[in-house]
Amino acid sequence: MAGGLRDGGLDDETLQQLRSRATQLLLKENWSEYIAVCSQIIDAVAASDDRRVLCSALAHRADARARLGDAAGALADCDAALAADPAHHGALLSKGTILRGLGRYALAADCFRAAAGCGGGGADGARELVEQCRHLESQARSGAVDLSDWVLSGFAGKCPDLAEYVGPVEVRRSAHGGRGVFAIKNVEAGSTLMIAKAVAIGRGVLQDTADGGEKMVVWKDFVDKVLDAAEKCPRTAALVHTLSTGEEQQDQLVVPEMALFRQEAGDLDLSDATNVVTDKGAQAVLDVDRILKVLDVNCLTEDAPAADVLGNNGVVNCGVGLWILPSFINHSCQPNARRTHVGDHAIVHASRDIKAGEEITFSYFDVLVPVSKRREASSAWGFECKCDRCRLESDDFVLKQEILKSEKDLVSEGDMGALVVRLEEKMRKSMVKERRKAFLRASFWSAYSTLYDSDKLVRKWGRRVPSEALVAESIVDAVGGNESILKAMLRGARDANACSNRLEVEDKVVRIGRATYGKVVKRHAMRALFRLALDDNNNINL
Ligand SMILES: C[S@@+](CC[C@H](N)C(=O)[O-])C[C@H]1O[C@@H](n2cnc3c(N)ncnc32)[C@H](O)[C@@H]1O
Repeated sequence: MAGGLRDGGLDDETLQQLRSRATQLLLKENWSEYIAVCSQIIDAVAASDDRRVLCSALAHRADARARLGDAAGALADCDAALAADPAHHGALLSKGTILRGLGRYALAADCFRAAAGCGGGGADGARELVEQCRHLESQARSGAVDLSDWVLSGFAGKCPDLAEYVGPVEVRRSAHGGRGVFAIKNVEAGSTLMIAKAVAIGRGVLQDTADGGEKMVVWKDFVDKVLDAAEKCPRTAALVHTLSTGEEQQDQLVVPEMALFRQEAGDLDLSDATNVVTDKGAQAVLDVDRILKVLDVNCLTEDAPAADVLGNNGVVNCGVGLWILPSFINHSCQPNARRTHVGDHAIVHASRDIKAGEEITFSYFDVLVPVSKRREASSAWGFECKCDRCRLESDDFVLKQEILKSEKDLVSEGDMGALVVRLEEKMRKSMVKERRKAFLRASFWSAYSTLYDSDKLVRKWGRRVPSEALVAESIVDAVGGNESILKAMLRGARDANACSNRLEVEDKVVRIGRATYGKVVKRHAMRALFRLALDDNNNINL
């Protein structure tokens, strides 16, 4: 390079200036400017034979593009760097990281293995990354997640990295409306059905007094992130495209292939999916209006009745997100699934035993309330719930008068013990079967829990009311596990401990714990979750 001038026309001094500028932008995390400076370096040295500078600029631009969600552009940069130097350590690490983020664990492990093979200081780190990929790959196949250590550490540090998983489920046409998710084999309560990573999440710390304006800020941030993700990633755009806008005829909604939700190794052909955004027809459909409608129908909140958040330590109290496969799950007032949110992942598990062929359902709203309240809630969602429980409770000629009277008594807030005793006696005299009994107990759960909360009322009504543990168990069998019932079971079990078989009681509590949180923690860690659930005063939100 005569006189410091490189073949591509960039002299050493200019290159040095561009590098300093890039470092400043990197420190400021100004990724778009950083990409522009990397591009200047790449363009300038592309014509020269300075492979070293070219490859590191490509690898750096790949990292920045990946940070902005442009996985396709980032991978193209890595491939260009590796074409020039197949053993480029930085490009191998970048490519591995991007592939890991896309759920291509085996391919990512290959990159990290090659990076470890390059020797040098980072070999141990690269080998550790290979191990992480192996672990994630096996989790993506089995769905087996163990969060026990993290729970026992008090959720210290970053939340565990999880892989997406599609369990024994399939999207089919549903009697509830449009498409729904169905079990394709028998599933035990607590078993994981799917693990989905959010397309985007909007989160905010809102005071109880927060007005609509603050919530709008969180919502807007969320919408922007979804639009950005759909724009950057063709696969995401294609997946969002499968979701309902709420305006289609239910029978015209297309049932998507399950393969769409799986990120199998080896099928990384982004050009296929790119057609979704480059094809003019599809791009016109995937416009902002459409995405807003899709979000209205499909987004989920982390503080929903069907959800628990692990590890937020009460700090974030408003989280709204889009998780694609869970969006196909319909509502039922006798739901059989719940979700546990861990970072950006939603782990959906069976909240009671599910038979092969049964539809998987969440509760979209509180279902521990009488049928009239549930009707109001479902009509606010824009549908009429026709689940078995709603049908049985609305059409129950024998108990109709009793249900109406009990609903009035709930509102008047009289003696809840009297309500419970009357309802139980009526059910006993009418020889109501266990399942229907459990439905009604669930509908009037607020009366039962007010009664059990009051020592005075429990003493007053004594043996005329069933035990808290017995009622909790019957409700869980009918409408699945949830925190409110779990807390009752824990309290009931504590009272029952003195006179019952301790192990039997603990087994029942753990069973309800699994129905509530899933089998994501071992027994000893489950106890830590129980302590948090019971600790009403320390404000820790599970
Ligand atoms: C998140 S989507 C669920 C998937 C949707 N069925 C589909 O085909 O895309 C929510 C929408 O599904 C329909 N839905 C969910 N649960 C329902 C139920 N129990 N009865 C009738 N419609 C229901 C409603 O139209 C609701 O707005």
